[in-house]
Amino acid sequence: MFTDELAKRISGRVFSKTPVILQTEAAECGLACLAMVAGRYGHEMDLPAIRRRFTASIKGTTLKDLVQVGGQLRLATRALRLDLDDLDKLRLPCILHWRHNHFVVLTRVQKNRITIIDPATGSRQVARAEVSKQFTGVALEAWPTEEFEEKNERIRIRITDLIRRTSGIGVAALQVMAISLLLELATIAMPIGFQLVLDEVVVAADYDLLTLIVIAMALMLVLQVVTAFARAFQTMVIGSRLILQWKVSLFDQLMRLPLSFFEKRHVGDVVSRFGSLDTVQRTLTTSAIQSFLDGLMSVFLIFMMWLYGGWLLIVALVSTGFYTIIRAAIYGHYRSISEETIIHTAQESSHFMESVRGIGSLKVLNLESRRRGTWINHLVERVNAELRVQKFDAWFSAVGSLLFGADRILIIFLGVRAILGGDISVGMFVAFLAYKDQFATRVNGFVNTILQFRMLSLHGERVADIALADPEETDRRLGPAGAHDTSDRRPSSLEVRNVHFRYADNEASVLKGISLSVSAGECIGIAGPSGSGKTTLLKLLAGLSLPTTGQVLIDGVPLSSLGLAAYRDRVGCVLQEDRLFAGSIFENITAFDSSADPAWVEACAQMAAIHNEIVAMPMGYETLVGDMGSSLSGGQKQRVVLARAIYRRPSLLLLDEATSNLDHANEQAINAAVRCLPITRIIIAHREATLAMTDRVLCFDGAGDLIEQSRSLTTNSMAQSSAD
Ligand SMILES: Nc1ncnc2c1ncn2[C@@H]1O[C@H](COP(=O)(O)OP(=O)(O)OP(=O)(O)O)[C@@H](O)[C@H]1O
Repeated sequence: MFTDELAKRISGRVFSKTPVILQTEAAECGLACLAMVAGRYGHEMDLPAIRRRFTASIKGTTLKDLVQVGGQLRLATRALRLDLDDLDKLRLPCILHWRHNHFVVLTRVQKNRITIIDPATGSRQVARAEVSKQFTGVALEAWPTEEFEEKNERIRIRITDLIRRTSGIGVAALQVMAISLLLELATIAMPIGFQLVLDEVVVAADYDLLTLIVIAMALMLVLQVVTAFARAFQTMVIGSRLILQWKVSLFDQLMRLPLSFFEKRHVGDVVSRFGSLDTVQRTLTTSAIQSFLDGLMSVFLIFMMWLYGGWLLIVALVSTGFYTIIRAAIYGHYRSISEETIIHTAQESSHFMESVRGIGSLKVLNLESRRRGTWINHLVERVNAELRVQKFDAWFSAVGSLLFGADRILIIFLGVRAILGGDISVGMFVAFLAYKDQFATRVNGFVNTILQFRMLSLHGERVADIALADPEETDRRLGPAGAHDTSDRRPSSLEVRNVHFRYADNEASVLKGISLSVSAGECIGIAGPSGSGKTTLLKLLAGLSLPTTGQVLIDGVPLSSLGLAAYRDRVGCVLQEDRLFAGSIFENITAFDSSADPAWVEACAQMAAIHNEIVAMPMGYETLVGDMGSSLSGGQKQRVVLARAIYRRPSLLLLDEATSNLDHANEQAINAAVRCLPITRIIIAHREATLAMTDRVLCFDGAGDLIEQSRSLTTNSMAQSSAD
């Protein structure tokens, strides 16, 4: 019974293809492979859909995780170790472990080669010799269980929704439509002029009629030029309106996404997804209205062709119909090669950006040529992918020219015979040819735009990765009156209640039931071995990550009810790898506040022990700092970042190794200043001198637990370190 059911399902979809799903996040090749296998059996999903069910770790997915996710997708799985020669015995499609750090889907095994879908690059054939180098010998078969459901869970953003949400677009589109109709009128009238000249003027040698027709044609020409200009102008206006509104709202959404979204993605990919909006806008503004008119005009042109050429119309209709069918048949392939182009472009630009950002490390390690090699590989893949699309276009245009050229010759042959037979006049035939050419161009344009529109769904899916990702809960949901007035700068108390945290479903917990209570105005230190979870705890305290279970409370109010935006207004934070932004030191300390208070800026810089060094610089507080070409030393940057945190007049200050780059004297100065701040402070530090100035020290024990360290221990180790 079970096998019957299974067999039915498999045989029912025997001609279906494994969909190509390309990975977005650096470490989600395993999930993409599973989504492809599930898609092959009829459970269509994309990465956002599978991500909703299962968050992959930034470090990647193991075979065990894939078995577990497969189970959730109602796929039965079998992991096995095998030799290269046994690949043809596998149940396809199946997942292969590749290069020890990657997964691919095996879709076909031939004598000397196999076909795989690599979620990083797309479908390709790999020669046996290459397979023996890349395949680790581990494979995962997956097939539907009885509970497996065929369904479509793809999450995409609809272009119509985007348009509907854009204000002022309807009227502008109507204007373009009206102008375009005028333009069409002029275009349609021209061939009638030619026909009249040939049939009436030439035959009857009527000079007056000739003048009249030429004047009418000149007027039509003026109308054509003026309307074409007005339309181009109006299209520009619509385009800029669309792109401005869409980009602003997508940027707003991007800024609302949690830190984990960015940690898991390559920067080039995020940039490329943003760029997809440009393509959507271009297609909509340049082609949408025109193609609508093309469709409309085609019907009218069929009528005109019938009027002037009679049955010659059939030839024109057959060739255009044939062209449309071929175009529609190859759409699927065209879409997938276009998608590969986008992904390769994103990978190439990610690698490029990373190389520029890490130029110092590259130089010092003498890695330029190795890095160059990898970048060239990415570039070649990108160029090849673009070439594939261009070749396809070239082939298609050649087929189109052949088809329409052949039908023209046939029409001339049949048309001239019809003239000689006295069925139609020369003028009518010339007009017919003009309308037929217009018809071919219109239908071509219409079909192209329909395809471009369908391709928009590809860009819609890419934008959806940002637009439909779950944003942070930042709204201010104020609790009991007065409890969290954001202008209230009194020190806050903080409580962490039985917090567990893990970075992904398939990872072990980093924090295991941490509880911690910090009274208002207290200064506590957090210590522990590297990788024990100090930064992770600080991210939870700063609201950058949310606990898997448990609660963080500020002044007795859970962070979830206070809202992250209101909470962050009260927190000053120095992250381990905090950044300055392009601008002056003054602007960086004030975080680009336009109504900054210079005296308070100076006071903060003094507390952060950086004031004297700033005023000694030729441009003082106006000295420019930047992300790449920063003019500040590591320790100076750290102190400017600290001044920026204090400038906010926080009621809670969180410091993650904020003095790690400093010399003893500066560290002492900052410690003394921080010690005197009348606010609650939580300081992560390795150095004993910093820990010694806190009221108490909590230490991670390496097993995810936080234990209070006795003062004597700290002082002893301090004494020890001074003795050293
Ligand atoms: N974004 C992340 N995704 C997955 N795992 C992470 C992430 N960030 C940190 N980890 C892991 O969480 C654990 C704790 O890291 P954390 O940065 O909190 O340690 P730490 O105590 O601050 O170390 P250090 O003193 O070296 O800064 C480590 O095992 C680390 O590999």
